[in-house]
Amino acid sequence: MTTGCNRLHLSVVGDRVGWIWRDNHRIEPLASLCHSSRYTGSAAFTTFGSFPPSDTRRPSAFPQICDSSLDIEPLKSTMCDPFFEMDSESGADEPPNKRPSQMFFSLDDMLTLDMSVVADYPLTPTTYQQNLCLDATIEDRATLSDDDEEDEAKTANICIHASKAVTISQEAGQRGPKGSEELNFPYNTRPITEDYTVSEEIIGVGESGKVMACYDKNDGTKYALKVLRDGPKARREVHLHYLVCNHKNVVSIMDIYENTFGGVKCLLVVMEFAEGGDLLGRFEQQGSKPYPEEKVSEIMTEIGAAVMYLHDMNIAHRDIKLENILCTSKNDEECVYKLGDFGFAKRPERNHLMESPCCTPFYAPPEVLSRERYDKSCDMWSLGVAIYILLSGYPPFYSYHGKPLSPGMQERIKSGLYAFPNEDWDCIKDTTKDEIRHLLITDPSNRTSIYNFMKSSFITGRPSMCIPSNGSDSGLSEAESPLPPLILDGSDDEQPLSIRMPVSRKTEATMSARTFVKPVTKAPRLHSIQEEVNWALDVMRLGGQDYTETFMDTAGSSLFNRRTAWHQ
Ligand SMILES: Nc1ncnc2c1ncn2[C@@H]1O[C@H](COP(=O)(O)OP(=O)(O)OP(=O)(O)O)[C@@H](O)[C@H]1O
Repeated sequence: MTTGCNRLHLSVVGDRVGWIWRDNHRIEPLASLCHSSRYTGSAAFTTFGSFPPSDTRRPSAFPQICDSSLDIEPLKSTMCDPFFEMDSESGADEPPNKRPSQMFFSLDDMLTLDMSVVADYPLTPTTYQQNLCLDATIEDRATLSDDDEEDEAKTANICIHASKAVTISQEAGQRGPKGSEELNFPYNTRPITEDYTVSEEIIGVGESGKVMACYDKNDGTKYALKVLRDGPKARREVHLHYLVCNHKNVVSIMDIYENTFGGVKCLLVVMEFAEGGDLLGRFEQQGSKPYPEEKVSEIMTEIGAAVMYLHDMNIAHRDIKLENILCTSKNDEECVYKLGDFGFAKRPERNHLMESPCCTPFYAPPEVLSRERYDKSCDMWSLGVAIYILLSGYPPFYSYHGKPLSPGMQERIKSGLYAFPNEDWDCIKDTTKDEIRHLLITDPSNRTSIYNFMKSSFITGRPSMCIPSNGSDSGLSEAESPLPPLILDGSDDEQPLSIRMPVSRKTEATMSARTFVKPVTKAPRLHSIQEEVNWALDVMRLGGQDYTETFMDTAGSSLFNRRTAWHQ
């Protein structure tokens, strides 16, 4: 069934060789494997093609269209290169069973895969996902003593993924627009309505429009549909999302379409539908009451895994916030948390820092506000803010007047001035607060990395739940609970204090929070020429419905009231 692979190159997107998934789902760079001589074993390369849901030939699983094995013992450090070339003259019937012939650095190149290996496969997919996956069972010889030799070798499964950035559309020859050769992903050019019924149901609202429900015409499965006006920014979003969407904590992309409505070219991204909605919605639904540490730790273990995957691929998400964490189920037990919305994601060139302002103000790190150049560590700051919010119900930095971003708030962010007020934080473990402190370090070079974060006790130690002590005996030092200094640095914050809790949809909707750091131009109205998606597109791009402003203070939040009283 297998066709021999003549040449396979396994490479990475970014500056790592690949990603090793162990059974505990931690990811380690391949370099660790390479430098270790403990591992021996065999591996099988498989290449995959993706079948759009509408493809009637779609098998239940990805076809294995190329299979060959190799010894990987011992992978010497000299081989620890982002490219992993293997010559395998023969197919599965006669596995090459030899070491990779060579590995070499070529950071700028992308995965090269001789597509002839799939040409004869009977179920050749019409849209290649072109991921390359190395599945291997590794024997850990180092753990075996002489006496143990008879014992079964300890094994670990690894899977190294690499993505090939190519555009192969179902209609052959479709390419991205000029100048965007790098921003590639497979897409269909036939009307989406051939495969999906686009519904009027609005799943969510974001800066770039509305996310609608759509249904697979074959089996009725519900998906989320995001429509983007085609352009370099949209292509970058889809490209980067596509590169990482196979991770279990990243929202999956099912299909991508390039359709034109009324002369406006759009990218339509069909994503898995996260039934539980976004985390902010869930958090607000239960009154923005703080989550137990244990639960926050669980959520962050999953989202941290996604961020580590991204950072391993040298991709910064740059917009981590509760709204962009999606929940696959309404049931906490079954829920998987997934990172979505790659609208601000960026893959900086190696050793280059990013400059463009991004992020949502509450989550924006000092270096972004200062318009300094920054790197992936901006995601760590945002994770710190998200953890703080989930544990307390309010953000560490906010304008005292309910503005999305005030001079005072900006100053507090830049100086890293925030507090862990006793009344809300007395039952939170010191180690958890320490982890937040490590994430909210103003100097990005000193801020904790995703790798250290994933090793922290907050993630590995599963902090236990504790019973609030009514604030009378906080057990915290004075330094733990100061009022945040009020920096009266502008008319904005010189007014008498009255807080509006900013963790509200209001910021996303009418206050256009992002405009303070990133001016947003609304896309002009799109006119669909297809009846079925006409209404959907209308409301999607322009906001066909008014928002209801929800202020925390008018919502009768007890937390808000406590915080207001505390400040006053
Ligand atoms: N796959 C999905 N399943 C369920 N809900 C989703 C899905 N994708 C998005 N949503 C909902 O739609 C909202 C907006 O989606 P998304 O963040 O992708 O749009 P956006 O316009 O880029 O938003 P932002 O304002 O954050 O830039 C999300 O906050 C979420 O509530």
